[in-house]
Amino acid sequence: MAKSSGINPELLLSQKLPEKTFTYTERDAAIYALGVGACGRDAVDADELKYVYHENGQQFIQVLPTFSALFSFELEPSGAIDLPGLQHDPRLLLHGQQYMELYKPFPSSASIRNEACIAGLHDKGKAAILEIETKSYNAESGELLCMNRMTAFLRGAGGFSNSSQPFSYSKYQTIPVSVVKIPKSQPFAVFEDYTQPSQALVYRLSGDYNPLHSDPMVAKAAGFSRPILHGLCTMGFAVRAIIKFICRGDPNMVKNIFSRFLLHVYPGETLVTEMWLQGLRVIYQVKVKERNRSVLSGFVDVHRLASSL
Ligand SMILES: CCCCCCCCCCCCC/C=C/C(=O)SCCNC(=O)CCNC(=O)[C@H](O)C(C)(C)COP(=O)(O)OP(=O)(O)OC[C@H]1O[C@@H](n2cnc3c(N)ncnc32)[C@H](O)[C@@H]1OP(=O)(O)O
Repeated sequence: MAKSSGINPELLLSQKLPEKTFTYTERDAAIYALGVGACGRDAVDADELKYVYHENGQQFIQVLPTFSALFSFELEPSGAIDLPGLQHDPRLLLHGQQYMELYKPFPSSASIRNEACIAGLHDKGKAAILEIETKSYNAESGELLCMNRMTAFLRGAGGFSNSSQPFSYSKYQTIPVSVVKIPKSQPFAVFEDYTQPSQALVYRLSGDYNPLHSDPMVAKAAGFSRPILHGLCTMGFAVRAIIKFICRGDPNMVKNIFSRFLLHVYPGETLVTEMWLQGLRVIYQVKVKERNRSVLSGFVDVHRLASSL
């Protein structure tokens, strides 16, 4: 017998997500970089100033690879997921994981065409997990720039399976829903960085306007004492640290990124990113110093290792 949940898997999985074309400018790329803490400790840091300023003009600034995680939000800037067959309480929605493949460096400005689809749906009993995959093309050249797979963790929306076997659908098998094993050895590098109390208010200007990150009442209804930081903002801090320490400042060395959000972060907390090298894979973990808790773990695959490592 069907359990009492608002998810109708057949109806939901039959949905086609609309194609979307949009444009970003150098200003968007720079505001994003500031939102994930670039130059936050040192306004003239040579590794990071290039994301916000170039002496020959803004068209020469570089774009962080994590910028492209925002492309999916062009589908719905409120971060709400309103689809037939997906009845859930939007206040209980959390970002669970993000996986991205980067095929080309991003221009400082571009027109992007997004093709998105529902890539997964899983019944975890107390929660439902929905995966949305977005392929982003340069609208002018037609080149595929990147793929983003976003996992939404819908608390309270599980229990929709019809049989004793929990419902689990995955369109692609390339990345399982899993945690990364953190090595027991000393990390190769550790970087401590500070988020500002206003970090989420700045980050949201990049296009992720979910009020969970700005509205105290919405945050309370979701079970938090105050607005929390966007998971993608924490991820941006972590990958920025990896680019600095492992890629020696070259953002184009990043190939794939996987992040699993383990616990919420409050703006103003200190993020400690630990990095381990395993061949061309960097395993990483982010801890909040004040609470000594792991909030994020994952990996970053790089194209090659910097010769100075
Ligand atoms: C029309 C299309 C629109 C598209 C629009 C795109 C917009 C995209 C919106 C998505 C963003 C939503 C808005 C929110 C944004 C945020 O940034 S929220 C902040 C960042 N996220 C967090 O802070 C979450 C931190 N994590 C946690 O709090 C916890 O890990 C959890 C998610 C609440 C889970 O904890 P818990 O309930 O204790 O789970 P478990 O009992 O450990 O596990 C149960 C099963 O679920 C699997 N699982 C656990 N955690 C995750 C995870 N993070 N991601 C994916 N799956 C997870 C776990 O493996 C268990 O499964 P089984 O092993 O099979 O039992």
